[in-house]
Amino acid sequence: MLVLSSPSGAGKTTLSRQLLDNDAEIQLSVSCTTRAKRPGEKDGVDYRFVDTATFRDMIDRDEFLEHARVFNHYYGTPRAPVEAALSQGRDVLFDIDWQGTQQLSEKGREDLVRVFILPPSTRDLERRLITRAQDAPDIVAQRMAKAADEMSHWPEYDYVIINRDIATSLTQLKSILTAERLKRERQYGLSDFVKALREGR
Ligand SMILES: Nc1nc2c(ncn2[C@@H]2O[C@H](COP(=O)(O)OP(=O)(O)O)[C@@H](O)[C@H]2O)c(=O)[nH]1
Ligand SMILES: Nc1ncnc2c1ncn2[C@@H]1O[C@H](COP(=O)(O)OP(=O)(O)O)[C@@H](O)[C@H]1O
Repeated sequence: MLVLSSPSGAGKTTLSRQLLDNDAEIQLSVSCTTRAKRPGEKDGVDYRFVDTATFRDMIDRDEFLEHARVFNHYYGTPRAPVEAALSQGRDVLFDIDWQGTQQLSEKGREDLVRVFILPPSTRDLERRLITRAQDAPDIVAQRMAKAADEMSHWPEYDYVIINRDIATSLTQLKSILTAERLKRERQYGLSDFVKALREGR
């Protein structure tokens, strides 16, 4: 379970998309949200866009692995697709905020790897939110106002990437994933493999 969090506009959606294009072993956990769809976003691909009543029903039916209120909207990770992917041995990428990350951490999943993305500067963050050109000025201002709060959560993460250049950040993210996959405890069947080697097979 690879978690990416950042203040809005630091680049986690861009990085997620590039990682998913580059790595066939990892799939995105598509969140549900009550926020409005942005131009270019596709229902079921970027998010599942649902109304508040539907979201509340899903909470009542315990259909979320975690959920939180962010920028006055609900966001949540549907449980079933994540459990299905993990049981097939696939990796899952989560683009969720610090509240969701804390909820996953509290569940004590030892296969959780948390990465925090920082912008190079506050000016860059604002410029990125403006040039993304998908949010009205008041929404950009609201996201900038929350950025300092969001960024205070960096010590709760295992890795931090300062997203200056997107290609460098992608290389760094891929390196994290590669190193985590090579951890002894994540390499299933290693004892049998070494046993066979020691027996000269
Ligand atoms: N806890 C939680 N946070 C989510 C989920 N999906 C998205 N988020 C977070 O909600 C925040 C707002 O996301 P979004 O509206 O797409 O705006 P953006 O970050 O500016 O692209 C971001 O911090 C996301 O990481 C989720 O399922 N659970
Ligand atoms: N390293 C970078 N350098 C310059 N612009 C970037 C970089 N990373 C992302 N961006 C741009 O910044 C904007 C916000 O990125 P996005 O991935 O939507 O952020 P987030 O998902 O964290 O809100 C987008 O227009 C994206 O193309």
